[in-house]
Amino acid sequence: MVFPKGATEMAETVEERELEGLMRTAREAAHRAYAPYSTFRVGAAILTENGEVYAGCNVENASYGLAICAERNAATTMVYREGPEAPKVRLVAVASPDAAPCFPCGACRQFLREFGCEEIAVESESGEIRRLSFEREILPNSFGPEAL
Ligand SMILES: O=c1ccn([C@H]2C[C@H](O)[C@@H](CO)O2)c(=O)[nH]1
Ligand SMILES: [Zn+2]
Repeated sequence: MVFPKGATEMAETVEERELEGLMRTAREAAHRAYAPYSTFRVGAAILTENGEVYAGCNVENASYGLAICAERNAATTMVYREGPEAPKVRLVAVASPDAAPCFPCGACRQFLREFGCEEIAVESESGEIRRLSFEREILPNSFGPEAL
């Protein structure tokens, strides 16, 4: 994915109401988390450029390092459902009842970069939704498939 200057501004804006719905899906996903070790529950909801939504929660393991984050879980579900020609990721909403705001970890940022993610939305403690440009605020100067 090439990120020309101002690409985020040029992209069609996801309306507030759609974003609220996506965040609700992320919140619901967080309540399905399997997180007995950290007790830190996270949910993520991906909105694709085609308007499809894929959600995921974090899944931990007795071998602690094998935990998978909600964001990557949602992304692998997207690929499974869509096939190898997975669509571009328009926006990913991330929610946690255990911490706010919950920003995606570095591994998830790179994982979502693969699918051209344009925006991340997180919730503040007061429930206000904050939108972040992926290119400018989440993973600037990133490495991607075009480099290979
Ligand atoms: O954005 C985040 C941050 C953390 N976690 C998970 C990983 C682990 O299961 C738990 C504590 O780090 O939260 C996510 O799923 N997404
Ligand atoms: Zn992560």
